[in-house]
Amino acid sequence: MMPLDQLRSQIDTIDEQLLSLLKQRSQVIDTISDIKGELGLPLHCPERERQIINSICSRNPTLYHQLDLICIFRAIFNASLNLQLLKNTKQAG
Ligand SMILES: O=C(O)C(=O)C[C@]1(C(=O)O)C=C[C@@H](O)C=C1
Repeated sequence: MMPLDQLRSQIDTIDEQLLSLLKQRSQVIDTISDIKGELGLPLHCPERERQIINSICSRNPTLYHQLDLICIFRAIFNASLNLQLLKNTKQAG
């Protein structure tokens, strides 16, 4: 195999792991959504998002630029918020 093919195969394996972790994260978000619905808590929690971003940025073990890492996590938060909004809208309707 060409070195590029080998590296892409490595990326495919890592992407599978990322997908599995995102699956786990989305399942936890789903449960958080139920709890927030029961307790009437706001779905959006900017303070919690800030805590996570601060914790990640203070370490940034990746080679990615800090701003790009923030964008990745912001996209995850948005997806999580959408998931919670969809679920709560369905339950309310
Ligand atoms: O911790 C929460 O309250 C969540 O809803 C989870 C989460 C996240 O994806 O980490 C999602 C949306 C909130 O704005 C903050 C954090």
